[in-house]
Amino acid sequence: MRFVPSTLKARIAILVSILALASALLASLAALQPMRHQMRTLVGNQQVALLASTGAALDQEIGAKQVLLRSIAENIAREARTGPAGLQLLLEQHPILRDEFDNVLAFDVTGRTVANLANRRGIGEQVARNNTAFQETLAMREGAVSPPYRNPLTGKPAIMLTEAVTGADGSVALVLGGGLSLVNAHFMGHFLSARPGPSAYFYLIDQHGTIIYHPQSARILHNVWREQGGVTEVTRRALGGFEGWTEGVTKEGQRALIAATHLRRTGWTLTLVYPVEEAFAPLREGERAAWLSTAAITLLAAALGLALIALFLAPLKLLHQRVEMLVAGTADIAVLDSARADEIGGLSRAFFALSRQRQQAEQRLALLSRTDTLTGLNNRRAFEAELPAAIARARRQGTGLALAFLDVDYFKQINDTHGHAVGDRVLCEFARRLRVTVRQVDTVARLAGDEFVIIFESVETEAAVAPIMDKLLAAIRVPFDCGAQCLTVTATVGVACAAGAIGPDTLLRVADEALYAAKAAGRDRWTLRQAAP
Ligand SMILES: Nc1nc2c(ncn2[C@@H]2O[C@H](COP(=O)(O)OP(=O)(O)OP(=O)(O)O)[C@@H](O)[C@H]2O)c(=O)[nH]1
Repeated sequence: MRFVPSTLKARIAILVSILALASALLASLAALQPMRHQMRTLVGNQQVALLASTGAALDQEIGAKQVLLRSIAENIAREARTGPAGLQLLLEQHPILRDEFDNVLAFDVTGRTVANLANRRGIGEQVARNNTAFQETLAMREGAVSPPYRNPLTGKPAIMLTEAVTGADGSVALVLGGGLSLVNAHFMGHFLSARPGPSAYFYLIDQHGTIIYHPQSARILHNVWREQGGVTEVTRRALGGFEGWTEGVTKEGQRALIAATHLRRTGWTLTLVYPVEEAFAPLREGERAAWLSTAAITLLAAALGLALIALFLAPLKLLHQRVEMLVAGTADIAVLDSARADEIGGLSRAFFALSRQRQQAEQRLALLSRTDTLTGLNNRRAFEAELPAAIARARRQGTGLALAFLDVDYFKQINDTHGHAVGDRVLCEFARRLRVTVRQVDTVARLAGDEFVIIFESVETEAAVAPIMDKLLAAIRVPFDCGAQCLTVTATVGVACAAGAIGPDTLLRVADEALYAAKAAGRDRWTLRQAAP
C-alpha cells in the first residue's frame, strides 16, 4: 500500500526531511572520504617514523655493543693477555659486559673457548668453529655479527657479535664473542616498549629470512621462506628492499597496517605489524563522532525546517479558516483583503476579488428580483417586503401611514387601440410621473398590469392625503406623449389610512376597497378609507 500524506504540510515536511538527510549524508561522505585517506596516511607515516626510530635505536645498540667489545679486545691486545686465567679475570673485571651481553667469551683461532664470563666450566669447549661471525672475524680481522643460531650450550636462539684481538704481528690471536639471547628482554627491550598499541608487535628477520625476533618465540630461527604457508606478500616485498607502510594480511589472516625498515649496520629487516582494528581505532572514533554530530545537526536542521514550514504555512491555514467562516456566514469578505506581500497574501486577495464579484452579482440579482423590468419601479416582491417594514417603522415611531392603490383607467382600451408597445410607454411614463410627484421616501411599486401602489409613511389623515392625491391625479392628466400621438390618461386611486398597528394584508385590502369605491364613483378620482386592525 502506497503511503501518501494527506496534508501539504506533511508532504513538505517529509520532503524537507529526506532532502536534509540526503544532503547531510552526501556532504559527510564527501568530506569524510578525503579525510579518511589523509588520516590513514598520517597513521601509516607515524608508524614508519616510529619504526625508523626503533630501528635506529637497535642499530645504535648493536653498534655500542660492538664498540664495547672492540675496546675490550684492544685492552686485551694492549695488555697482551692471552692466557686463559688472565683473560677470564679481565672479562670478569668489566661488569658492563654482563649488562650488555648474556655472555662474553674468548676463542682461540681454532674456535676453542679460552675464557667464558658466564660459565668458567665451559672453558676448553670447541663451540665457535662453525660460527659464521667467528669465521668472518678470523678472515677479515674485524668485528662481525652472526646470523641467528641456536646456542649449543643453552639450546636457546642467539646471535653473536665478534671482535678480533690482534697480536703484536697483526694477526688474529683471539676472537672475542658477545652472545645475545634472542629471547632475552634486555636485547629486545626497545621493541616491547615502543609498541604503538597493545596488539601491535615488531619482528626482525635477517637478509635470508631467518626470524631473529618474533613475539611468538617458537618462530625464532625459522626461515620465513620455508615456514608453512610461505612468506607473506609484505615480508616478500620487505626482503626485496621495500621500506614504508602498507595495508596487508598477516600469516594469521589478520588485516594490519604493516611497516618495514632495514637496519643499516646488519641489513636486517625490522617490521611493525599493527592490526587495522587498533591502528585506525581513533580514525573510526573520529568518524563516529563526525556521523553523530552530522546526525544531530541534521535533526536540528530538520526540526528547524519543520518549525519554519509550520510558520510559513500558518497564514494558509488562517486563510482556510477565513474562507470557511465566509461559507458559514460568520465573517465578512473584508477578512480576505490581506495586506501580505507574499503568495498567500496574493491568493487571499484573489479570493477577496472573487468574493466581491460574487457579492456584487448577488446584489445585482437581488435588485433585479425586486425591480419591475418594464418601469424600473419596485415590483410586487419588493412591495410585499417593504410594506410590513414600513408598518413596523410607523409603529416604532408612533406615527401612521397611508397606502394608495392606483389603477390606470381603461388601460385595456389603450392597449387595444394603440397597441401593446404604446401601452408599455404609457405604463413607463405613468410610473415616472408617480416617482417624481411623490417624496423620495415614499415607496412606489407596480403590482401587476396597470396596478400601482404607493406607501406614504407618516401620512395618516385625509387632510394630509388629499393634496398629494390631487397633485398625483393632476400629474397623470397631463397628456402622454406617445410618439405619433398624445394620449390623455387618467387614473383612479383608493387610499387606506392607518393610525396605529395594522396588518399589511388588511391595509392592502382596504386600499383595494377604496379603489373599487372610487371606480364605482366614476374614475379619475381618489377615495380614502380608514383601515382598522
Ligand atoms: N401594454 C401592456 N399591457 C399590459 C401589461 N400588463 C397588463 N396589461 C394589460 O392591461 C390591461 C388591464 O385591463 P383591465 O384590468 O381590464 O383594466 P382596465 O382596462 O384599465 O379597466 P379598468 O381598470 O376597469 O379601468 C389588460 O388588457 C392587460 O392585458 C403590460 O405590461 N403592458
